Amino acid sequence: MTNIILRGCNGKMGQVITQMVEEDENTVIVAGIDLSANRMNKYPVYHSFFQCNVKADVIIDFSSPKNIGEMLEFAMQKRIGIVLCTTGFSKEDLEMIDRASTVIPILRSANMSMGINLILKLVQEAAILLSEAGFDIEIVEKHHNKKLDAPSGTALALADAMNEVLNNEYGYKYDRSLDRKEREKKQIGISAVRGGTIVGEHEVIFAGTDEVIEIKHTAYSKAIFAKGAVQAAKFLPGKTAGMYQMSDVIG
Ligand SMILES: NC(=O)c1ccc[n+]([C@@H]2O[C@H](COP(=O)([O-])OP(=O)(O)OC[C@H]3O[C@@H](n4cnc5c(N)ncnc54)[C@H](O)[C@@H]3O)[C@@H](O)[C@H]2O)c1
Ligand SMILES: O=C(O)C1=N[C@H](C(=O)O)CCC1
Repeated sequence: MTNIILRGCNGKMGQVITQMVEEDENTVIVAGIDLSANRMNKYPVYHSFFQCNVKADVIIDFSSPKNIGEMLEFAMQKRIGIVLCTTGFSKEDLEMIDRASTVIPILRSANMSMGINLILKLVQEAAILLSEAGFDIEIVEKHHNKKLDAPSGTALALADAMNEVLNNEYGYKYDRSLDRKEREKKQIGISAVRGGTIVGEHEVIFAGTDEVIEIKHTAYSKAIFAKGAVQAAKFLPGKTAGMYQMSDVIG
């Protein structure tokens, strides 16, 4: 049995995870952490980790970057791993997360779906071949109107994955409205659309002369993210300290 503390338990993803874990006989949520108290849960919910002294095997986090230090401290003290699904971290937050990963196992993934984790590899192969052939790379992501961060963590992860195989020579361009010049060659454009209840769409566009190749992922429900997070929560306990990725879980 995997005992989980769920941070962000009263949010949209927190509630999908809560239901999924209830239907899974090998996992249980032993406590929730949330700044808001807008839900009735079957497990105890604390405002912060400072109030929580519940024994667990792993933390799943779908909340916000706020007070990230508090969760890292708790996990290091208890020597338990974190499945970090929150997006929108600052450079300083990411450095703090890296430092904590020298003490505990941390699996950070901006997108827990199997599809996106497959696409991360496909776009790397495409980027190598198509950049050599002179294609420009653009990413368009679309999400619901409640999303706080932009561009999405997934769009940045897709850009980082491609940049990694392009010797990190590409810069990211989020806004062209003030430019009066041609597009730079070694650039990945990233555009964010927000509206309605769109669960999540990511499209990587390779635009060449007279031809365009598009690799697209559409999420039709939040369950695809929850499923990956629960799988990761089962995978992490007992692992040595370090940073892990979804590819370590799903191969
Ligand atoms: N990795 C993935 O696959 C994936 C998928 C979906 C969403 N996300 C990310 O997960 C996060 C949450 O998404 P959501 O749609 O559930 O948002 P949401 O706003 O519906 O829920 C967030 C919940 O976290 C709580 N919260 C915020 N800051 C907190 C803190 N410091 N301590 C405790 N509780 C806190 C809020 O009160 C809220 O209940 C976002 O960063 C989003 O981008 C990641
Ligand atoms: O709904 C969200 O918020 C999502 N956030 C992740 C991101 O920022 O990439 C993954 C998709 C859903």
